[in-house]
Amino acid sequence: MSDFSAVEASRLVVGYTVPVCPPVDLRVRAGEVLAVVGANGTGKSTLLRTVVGSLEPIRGEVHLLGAPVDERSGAQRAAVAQCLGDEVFFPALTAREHLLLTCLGHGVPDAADVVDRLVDELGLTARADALPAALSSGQCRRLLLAAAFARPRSLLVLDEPEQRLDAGMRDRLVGRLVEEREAGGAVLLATHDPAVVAGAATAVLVLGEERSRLVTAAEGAAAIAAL
Ligand SMILES: Nc1ncnc2c1ncn2[C@@H]1O[C@H](COP(=O)(O)OP(=O)(O)OP(=O)(O)O)[C@@H](O)[C@H]1O
Repeated sequence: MSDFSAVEASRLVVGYTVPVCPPVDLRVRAGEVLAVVGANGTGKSTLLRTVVGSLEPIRGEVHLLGAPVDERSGAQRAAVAQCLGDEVFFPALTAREHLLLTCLGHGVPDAADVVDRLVDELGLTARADALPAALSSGQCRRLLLAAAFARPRSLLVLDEPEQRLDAGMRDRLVGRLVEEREAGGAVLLATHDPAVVAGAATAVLVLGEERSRLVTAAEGAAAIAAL
């Protein structure tokens, strides 16, 4: 296991020229799932984008696995799997081909078997040979999650992974996140789903307009319900 936290930042200020939320302290270690919760517009997506290096912080610095964040770094791209909602598809590649491409890009052995298992687990078997334009929004979300799970990773960053998933698939997602942390993976996610928080989170960062606070999973689930 690495000596470094997967994610570390202190007094981090994020936003677009002006801050969108109060400064946050972040630490996610191997085996932990940190859920970020808060009302619409409190800055959850902005925070995640800053953590992975897509946005510059207004103040402070993010370290991923012991190194300053740099989305162009090969080491970071090898270690960080993300699903932030801004992904694009190749229009002429099927769902299965997207997953195979992901596996090949990350040197996954036995890619065809890995893809078969994920297609089955994510309930995509009947649509595995469909092009992206012929997938429903929930099936697209399943495909993006499958791509994140298809490749090796030390850190998984997910923005509202429950979006557009049906109840059964949300349950499976929670199970997957628990497996991830039990296997020593680190997860940082934003969510509006109390079941994701209660079922998978090891800690919760509640973003508010005045301050952010770190609470337990049970308190975080209750905080979502009270929004
Ligand atoms: N590209 C942008 N430029 C300027 N302001 C932005 C930009 N993107 C988002 N914002 C603003 O930043 C604030 C935080 O947005 P963000 O998307 O991070 O919130 P969120 O907590 O993820 O919201 P939600 O729960 O609705 O997904 C909002 O007021 C939003 O309008």
